[in-house]
Amino acid sequence: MMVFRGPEDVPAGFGPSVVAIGKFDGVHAGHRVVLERAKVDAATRGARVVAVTFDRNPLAVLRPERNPAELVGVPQKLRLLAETGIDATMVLTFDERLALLSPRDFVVDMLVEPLGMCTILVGTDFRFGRGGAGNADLLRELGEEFGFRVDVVDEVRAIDEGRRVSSTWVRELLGAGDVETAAKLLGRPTAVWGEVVHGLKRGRALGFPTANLSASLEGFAPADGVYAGWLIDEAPGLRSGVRYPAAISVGTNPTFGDVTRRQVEAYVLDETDLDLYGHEVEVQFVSRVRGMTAFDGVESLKAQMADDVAQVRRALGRG
Ligand SMILES: Cc1cc2nc3c(=O)[nH]c(=O)nc-3n(C[C@H](O)[C@H](O)[C@H](O)COP(=O)(O)O)c2cc1C
Ligand SMILES: Nc1ncnc2c1ncn2[C@@H]1O[C@H](COP(=O)(O)OP(=O)(O)O)[C@@H](O)[C@H]1O
Repeated sequence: MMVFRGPEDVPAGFGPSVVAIGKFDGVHAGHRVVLERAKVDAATRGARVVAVTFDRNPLAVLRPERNPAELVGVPQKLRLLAETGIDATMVLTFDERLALLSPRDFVVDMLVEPLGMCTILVGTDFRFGRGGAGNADLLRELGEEFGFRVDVVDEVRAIDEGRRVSSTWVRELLGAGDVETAAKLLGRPTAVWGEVVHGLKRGRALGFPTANLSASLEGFAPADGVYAGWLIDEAPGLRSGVRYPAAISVGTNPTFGDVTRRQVEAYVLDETDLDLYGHEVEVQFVSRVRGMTAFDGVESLKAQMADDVAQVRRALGRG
């Protein structure tokens, strides 16, 4: 997949292209439906499929106090978009200048001219241009003038749940520890990504060494607690990631009271001599085992961890 950091990166004569535009936070099932539809449209027109997105949530600039924590950062968003098989993504820098473009200038300067846009797909609630003045109706008017089609995609609802799939809903589920329903809405495993850093060197003594993810991890960690899942080692040089079954802890290690920030750490089952320090890893959450507890001593924590590991084995079908 090609990545453009702005319209100036797009090679001359790039179009025609079918454009899907939005925040794509999480690249969830709703986004995936839009991108699949773009692919079908592009195939019938001999066009390329381009996702147009932003380097941050526009709220970060417009109303920072209401800006939600993101489900994925730009690097994972690009990777997840690439996995859908689209041709290119343009990541626009959402700064004051972009926010002040009129809807017409935005469409012409960012989409029509660089990308040779022949179709644009948007959700029913899509707003663009200064003050959010642009909507689907205005896009249709501009479409007549500049010769592109506008395809407004209906709400994608989750089967059984009857609610529109959204990154807000995914955040709510993760906040409640429901990583299973979140994965259904995401159309992929719930995950965070980061580098393995040094912790307090206690894990090994407890009998459960854990790979601790750096505080600058990417993604949205679910509620504090213990989870069954996978650790995927993506160290450079490994052609594809190595996937290990893992018992995952999210929280501040309240038994010890010495960690103030929330930490994601993973114990790889049945391994004692891995060296993961400095590796980039993905931690996938499959199901929740229990909440985080402040134990009154190390022995009770160790006994509970042994029980957690047995439950994780069963949850991953390795019991
Ligand atoms: C399966 C599992 C369950 C855990 N449960 C708890 C818990 O209930 N309470 C707690 O304080 N810490 C819990 N932890 C975190 C441990 O306290 C932590 O891994 C240990 O202190 C090692 O820290 P270190 O990696 O910084 O050396 C758990 C860790 C794992 C892997
Ligand atoms: N089964 C395992 N699961 C996770 N990490 C392991 C495992 N075996 C060895 N390791 C390595 O040991 C380190 C964890 O040891 P630990 O005593 O918990 O130290 P730290 O406090 O630095 O995390 C991990 O970062 C990893 O490099």
